[in-house]
Amino acid sequence: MSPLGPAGAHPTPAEPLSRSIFRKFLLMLCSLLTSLYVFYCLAERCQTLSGPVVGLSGGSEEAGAPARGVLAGGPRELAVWPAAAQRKPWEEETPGQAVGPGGSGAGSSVAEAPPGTLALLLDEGSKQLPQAIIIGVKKGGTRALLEFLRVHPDVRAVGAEPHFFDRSYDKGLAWYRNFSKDFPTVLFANKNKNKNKNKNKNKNKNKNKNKNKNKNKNKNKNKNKNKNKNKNKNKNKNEQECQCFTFK
Ligand SMILES: Nc1ncnc2c1ncn2[C@@H]1O[C@H](COP(=O)(O)OS(=O)(=O)O)[C@@H](OP(=O)(O)O)[C@H]1O
Repeated sequence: MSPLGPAGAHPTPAEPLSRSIFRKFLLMLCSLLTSLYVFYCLAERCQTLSGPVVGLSGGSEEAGAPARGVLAGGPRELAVWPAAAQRKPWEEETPGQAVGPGGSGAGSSVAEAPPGTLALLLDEGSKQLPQAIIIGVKKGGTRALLEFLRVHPDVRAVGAEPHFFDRSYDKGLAWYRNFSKDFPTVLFANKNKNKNKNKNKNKNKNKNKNKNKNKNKNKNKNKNKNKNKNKNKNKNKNEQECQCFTFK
């Protein structure tokens, strides 16, 4: 029997082939549209998400309302901090620098960038001053505290010691900010220098003790010396070391 024409009941062999191609095309089109929609939704979601440094732009929040400073995945205690706490006392001391609402000075793109942008994720906020400073006496465990804090992915710390507060304070905040451009986070002050001082003082103390035991002369002089040393001891105890860090 000869095959029927295109209007007949039996399709020609070419028809199933074109149908399967058409179905495949439809399937590909549907999957393409679906993936496009998913990408679109993800992009929109990323735009609406708060960046990790969003809190820096918290100057526009109403008084009393928590800033939008949210540490991604951070503990609740660290997750939100008041907007007032982000205003740094020294901001008004630098009139030449255009200080952003979050305390980042000139050159800091964090304050200029809207929240959720890539600028926040690309470490462009590294020029800012530290957001937090750990202050503690010598051997008070400040290093341990710092090390624990820097484990958090949103905390950055510097290992170097710029000695800003004790040696370079006169150079001003511009110098301090430039240093933190490369090492945004942990800034130490006074540590090693005072360690050596204390060691030397302890040596001298031991020498004097031995002298006092062997010699009964000049008791009054030694007493006065010891008094002065005790004063120095107390001074050293009161000296505080300072470690600064900031949030990404
Ligand atoms: N959680 C806790 N409990 C008890 N002791 C602790 C703790 N964390 C740190 N440490 C001890 O603190 C000493 C170091 O303190 P600092 O980092 O401030 O020392 S330093 O001034 O910076 O050198 C250091 O003491 P020494 O080992 O005697 O030097 C640490 O052992």
